[in-house]
Amino acid sequence: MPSSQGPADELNLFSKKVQEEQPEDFLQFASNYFNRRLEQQRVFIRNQEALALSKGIVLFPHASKHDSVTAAGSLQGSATRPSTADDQDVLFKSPFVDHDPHTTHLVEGEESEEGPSGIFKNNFNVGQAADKNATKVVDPMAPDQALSPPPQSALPRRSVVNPQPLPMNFNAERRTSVSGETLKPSNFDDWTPTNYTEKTKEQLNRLEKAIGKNFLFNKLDSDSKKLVINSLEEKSVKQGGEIIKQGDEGDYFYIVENGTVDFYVNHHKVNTSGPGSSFGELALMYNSPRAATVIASTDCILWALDRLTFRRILLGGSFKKRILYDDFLKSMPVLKSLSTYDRAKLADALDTEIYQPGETIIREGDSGENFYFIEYGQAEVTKKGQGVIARLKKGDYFGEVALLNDLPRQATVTATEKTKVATLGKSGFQRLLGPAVEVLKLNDPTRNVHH
Ligand SMILES: Nc1ncnc2c1ncn2[C@@H]1O[C@@H]2COP(=O)(O)O[C@H]2[C@H]1O
Repeated sequence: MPSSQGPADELNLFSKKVQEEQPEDFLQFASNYFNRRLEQQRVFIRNQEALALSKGIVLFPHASKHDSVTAAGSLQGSATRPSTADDQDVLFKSPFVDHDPHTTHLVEGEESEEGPSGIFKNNFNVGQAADKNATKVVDPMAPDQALSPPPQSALPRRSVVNPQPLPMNFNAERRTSVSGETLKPSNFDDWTPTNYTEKTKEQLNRLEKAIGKNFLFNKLDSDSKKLVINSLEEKSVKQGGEIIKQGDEGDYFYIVENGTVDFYVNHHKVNTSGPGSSFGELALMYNSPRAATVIASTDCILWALDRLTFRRILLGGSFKKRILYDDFLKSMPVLKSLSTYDRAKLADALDTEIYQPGETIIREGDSGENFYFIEYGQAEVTKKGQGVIARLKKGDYFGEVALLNDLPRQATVTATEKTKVATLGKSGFQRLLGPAVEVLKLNDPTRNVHH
């Protein structure tokens, strides 16, 4: 079906659908139907834009890659709430994007490829999804699919803040969702698992052995765990087989049950990993090209998880810290030299601590165990006999001197207001900061004293 037709064609199609479906709740049905059509049309336009861009044609020359805007929700998503730092996706600004920072960020960009947002899909919650009967795949983008309204109980609970009738041209000229580099997982409410197949007992046993203790699964509740496990697809790869090619688009996330894989960045081997490890998450998280080529260095048995299930479940669960810390780490000058991969690994290793005003975070003379980034708040650095020697604020770091030089703490750091810090343990500091350590060394305020 073409993405957009004249009003008469649209109405004809709609009448046909109404006759076929005989909906009980006509208005809900109509609302769902036209929102779906709208979504299809916007996706079509977006794809045209992408196609044009891939051919070097800029359809919207005024657009700027660096504009930070909030993705628009669909009609139902227009309830207002204040925008938060989390809303600040960097998006390619186009005339189809709503630039109102107060518009609810209902969905992330990828959904326009996979299906429309909000209430217009059949809604499965995790428990339902685990039920075989609930796994019928409904492609909400296909207008030929049954368009029955979701049960009331399945509707997302959104409060109506604007009871005024909406103008007929509300939302005109804007997409219902937009594409962007985003780390936000979406609501469970508007998602249907696509690759769900109950695993056999034998497969479950193997999976339990191979990945049961993997960090990916430790953080999931039992419903999500079940959903992920039953969405995994088993893949055998022969030694030498290419599993991922650097630069390709991301489709699957992989877990290694058996065998080892090698990672190559620009043809240089950078890593090897074995049973229980996982890879292929970066492209799915950031909607970016594959960052490395992955080759089976022995025969391998892998489990592959599709992009959407990965995003909906693992991104918000197992990879939550990456989402939490991504913007923050990106904004830190001292970490500028880290790659996306390095930053992701660093985020995995961070923990959070909160200090009240007056509380000591580290004390002069103690042994140094952690390195700290200030997420918010303020602290002062004092040294015996010298008083306050520095004040620290959001984005600053401390605690590196002891770790760099293997010395006791050289000063005391005390929160002067409520302060949240991200902490990195000693081993993580040495292992994960990579090239940033050189910058830390150059910035070491006691450099001349020790060297
Ligand atoms: N040094 C590395 N740089 C980038 N990716 C790596 C590296 N080592 C392992 N990988 C993994 O290789 C994967 C290639 O696909 P992705 O970019 O989706 O995700 C990547 C990581 O999971």
